[in-house]
Amino acid sequence: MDTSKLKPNDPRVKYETKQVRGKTYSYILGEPQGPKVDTIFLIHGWPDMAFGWRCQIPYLMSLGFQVVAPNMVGYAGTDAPQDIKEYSFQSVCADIVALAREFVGEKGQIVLGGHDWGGAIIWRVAYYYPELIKAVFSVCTPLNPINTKRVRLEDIIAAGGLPNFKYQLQLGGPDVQARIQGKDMLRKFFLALFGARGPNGETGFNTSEGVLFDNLDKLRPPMLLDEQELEYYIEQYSLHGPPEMRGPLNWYRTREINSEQEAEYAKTGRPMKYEMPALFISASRDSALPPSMSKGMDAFYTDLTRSEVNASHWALVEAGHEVNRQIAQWLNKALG
Ligand SMILES: O=C(NCCCc1ccccc1)N[C@H]1CC[C@H](OCc2c(F)cccc2F)CC1
Repeated sequence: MDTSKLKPNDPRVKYETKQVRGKTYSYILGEPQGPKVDTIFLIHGWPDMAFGWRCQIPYLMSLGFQVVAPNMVGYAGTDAPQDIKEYSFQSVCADIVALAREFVGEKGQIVLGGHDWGGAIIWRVAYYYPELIKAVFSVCTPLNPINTKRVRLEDIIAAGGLPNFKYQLQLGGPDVQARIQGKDMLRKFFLALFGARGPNGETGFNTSEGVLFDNLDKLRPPMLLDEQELEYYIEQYSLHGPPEMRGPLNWYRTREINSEQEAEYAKTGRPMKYEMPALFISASRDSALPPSMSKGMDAFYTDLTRSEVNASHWALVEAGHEVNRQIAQWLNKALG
C-alpha cells in the first residue's frame, strides 16, 4: 500500500460528514485494506485541520487501522458556531465521544491521538471518558492538569510566567480575526505560521508577539507546505465566510469557560490518573510547547512512554517518518 503522505483530495481516503451534537463535523476516513486492527482518532491543533495528519493517515492504514481525522469545531468543513461554549474542552470532548460512538458503538474503544490543541483535548477525553480509550498519545502537547485556579493568562504573563504563551493574548484578541481575511491575507498568514522567512530571515510569527503583521509582505517560500498544500489550506479555511479565522481563533477564547467547567468538575475529587497506555512525543524545537513544559507529567500516568523528535511545532510533517515509527513501536507494545 502506498504510505506516502496524503495529497489534497487524495483518492486513498474518504471525505465524509456526520451530525454530531447539533453540528456538522467533516472528517477524513481512512479504511485499512485488510481486516481492521482498531479504530484510531487523530485530533489536530491550530492553525491546522484534519489534513495536518497527512503523513500519519496512510501509514496507520497500512498497519490495519481504520483512521478518523475530524476537522475540529470551527475548522474547514466543520461548523463554526457563534456560541463560545461549543469550543470549550468539555464540549469538544463530548463531540469526539459522540463521533467515536458512531464508529465503535456504545461499548467499543478507540485509540486516540492528538497534536497541539488536539493534544490538550485528548488528555481531557482520556480523563473524562477512560472507558472509551484503549490507548492515548500526544505529539508536542504535555499534560496540563485540570486547572482549578481561575488565574487569567494575562495575569500569569504579567507576572513573568509562561512567556512562550504570550502570543495567545494576541490570538484571543480582535486583531488577527480582523486583519487576516480573504485569500491573499490567508496565504500570508500560512506562510508566516508554517515557517516562511523574509530576505533577512524575518519571521511572520513568534511565540512572544504572535503574528508579526509588518513582516507578512516580506515572507517567501520555502516553508513547510508545498504550493498545492498551501492552496488547500487556503481553500479549506475559506469554506467559512469572512472573518475566516473566527472559528479557529475561538479556541483562544475559552480559558474562562474551561476553568469554570473544570473547577466545577474538580469538586468531584476524581484524581487525574491515567491507567491506559499513554505516549507523549515531545518536539525538541517547539517554541510554543518546549519539552521542558512536560516536567512532572509522569506522576499522572501508570503506563507512560515518552520519546522526542528533532522538530519544530510542525513535527507531524517535519519528522513524519520518525513520529510514525515511534507511534507504531508504542502501539505494538500497548495493543499487545
Ligand atoms: O497555541 C497553540 N498552538 C499554536 C502554535 C503556533 C505555532 C506555530 C509555529 C511555531 C510555533 C508556534 N497550542 C496550544 C495548545 C494547548 C496549550 O494549552 C495546554 C497547556 C497549558 F495550558 C499549560 C501547560 C501545558 C499545556 F499543554 C496551549 C498552546
